[in-house]
Amino acid sequence: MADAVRGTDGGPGRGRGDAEPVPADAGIGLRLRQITKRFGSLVANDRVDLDIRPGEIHCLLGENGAGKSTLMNVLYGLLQPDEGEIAVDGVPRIFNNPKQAINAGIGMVHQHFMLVDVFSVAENMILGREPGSGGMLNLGTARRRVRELSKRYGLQVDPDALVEDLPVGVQQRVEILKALANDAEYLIFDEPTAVLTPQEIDELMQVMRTLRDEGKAIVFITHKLREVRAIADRITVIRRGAVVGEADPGDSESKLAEMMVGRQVSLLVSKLQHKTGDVRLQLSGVTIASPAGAVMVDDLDLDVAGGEIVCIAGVQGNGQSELAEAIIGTVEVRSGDIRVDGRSMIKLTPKQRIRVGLGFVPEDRQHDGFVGEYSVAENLVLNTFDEPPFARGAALNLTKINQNAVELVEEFDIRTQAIDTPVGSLSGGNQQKVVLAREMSRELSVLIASQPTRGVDVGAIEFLHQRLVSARDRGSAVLIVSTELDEVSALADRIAVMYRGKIIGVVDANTSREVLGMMMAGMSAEDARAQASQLTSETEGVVT
Ligand SMILES: Nc1ncnc2c1ncn2[C@@H]1O[C@H](COP(=O)(O)OP(=O)(O)OP(=O)(O)O)[C@@H](O)[C@H]1O
Repeated sequence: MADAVRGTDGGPGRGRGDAEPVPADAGIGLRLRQITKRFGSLVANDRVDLDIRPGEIHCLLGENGAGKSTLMNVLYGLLQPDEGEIAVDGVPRIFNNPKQAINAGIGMVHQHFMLVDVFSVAENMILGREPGSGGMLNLGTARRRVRELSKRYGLQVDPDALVEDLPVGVQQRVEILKALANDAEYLIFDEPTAVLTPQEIDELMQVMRTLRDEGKAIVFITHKLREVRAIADRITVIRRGAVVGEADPGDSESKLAEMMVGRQVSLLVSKLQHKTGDVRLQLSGVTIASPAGAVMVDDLDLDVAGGEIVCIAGVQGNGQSELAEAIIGTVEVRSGDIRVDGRSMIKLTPKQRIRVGLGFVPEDRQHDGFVGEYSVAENLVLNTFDEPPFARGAALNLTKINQNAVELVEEFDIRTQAIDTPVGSLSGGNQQKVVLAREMSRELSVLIASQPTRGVDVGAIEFLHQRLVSARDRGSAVLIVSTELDEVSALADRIAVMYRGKIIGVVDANTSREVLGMMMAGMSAEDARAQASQLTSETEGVVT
């Protein structure tokens, strides 16, 4: 490890900002010194030093719970540090609230957007602005500003659209526009790509590069090492609240992974061929309509056998989220049937389906995965607290509930102060681990997992993928919905590609990314393979 992570005053990084030694306090941008933030006895940030320079994309890398979001929340004035100092262009600043940070030129695009859903894009631009802050207090000016910034940065948004009607990727654009409209020179992106499609990720990367080239400073938090390598000028690694050094953007993914978690991580899942059993999940003619009547899932058939993992790949918004929710029963099916071990689920409540042996990891953990005010121990038995061994007659068996929590916290490496800590105060990735631990610790007939490793660090992904494979090996039918093609290829025995509410083809796990990509755009497996091999032979032709 010693040579993997250079000390903070170690050798030069590859970043543009590293070309010249930085003169003390002159144009250095943001300077954080000895920032310490405690929550009770937990030290979330431990004497952190960090410099963010104009014209750089600076990645913060660290495992779940390392303290990245806390540090950025301190910088943005959402949290106040217990110790330490922030200076902007050499001027010491204290941010008691985000407004003060915004006035100092700092903008933040959050993991969970801070927009008002029932207002339009332009109205959201005006919110929180005070008279005299750039004259954007009327709707006409706000509309014009949205159009102007949209055009300049290639962030297409309709100023009059209601935020609640916009897809997640567009809502994120609104957050970026809002920061830019506030003249932000320092932009913090906290896991912006976790909720985006691959195409939206490419677009966002381009926007970040443009902003960087204009001289703005970007802080970028992501767990996806491919993205870090593609875009970082500098990388700071944080572990257990403290900066452990800088990494080089030229380093391999496995080296970056090791720096992050402090041990070697296997980025491949070890998965042996496995004999499949009887069909355990059977979807026949499933049709689902949106509240407005649009068909989201269209007469869909799919079987998943015990002992197999089927991954649904597809661009978000093609009906896969609705399908997963319909299986657990939180979305109504218009027609068709869903059977688990031969038994129809259609008339059962979600709770009854869980009793039958369905496990469910929802896509939106904040809304559907846990109750933030409840403790870790309570959330780990959220669906089973009234059954043995956690209930004894009408009474709860607290000893069993606590014992269950202690075991799962250890096994799933959930970083929490205690088992009675509210889940809402855990880091994003650790919240996800709570949901996964709860669902994966039961013996299941069928496990449905939507975006199971969203927001989870590479070390935890290694463990969770292995757990998913062992659920398969114990005979569960596993259905995974994922937009991460690496995850799909690593886990799937079969891949079902979904497009406009239908399964456009079912292919085997070693199907190339290229063919999968074409299928995700609506092409049949046959056509996609033909086109891919034509492209390959054309390329070969060029080479020879
Ligand atoms: N409001 C809070 N109250 C108590 N503890 C908190 C609070 N916010 C964060 N923490 C704790 O501080 C630590 C750092 O959390 P933080 O969210 O900064 O991690 P992170 O590096 O962003 O992780 P992730 O990659 O999972 O998002 C965690 O142990 C978390 O539980």
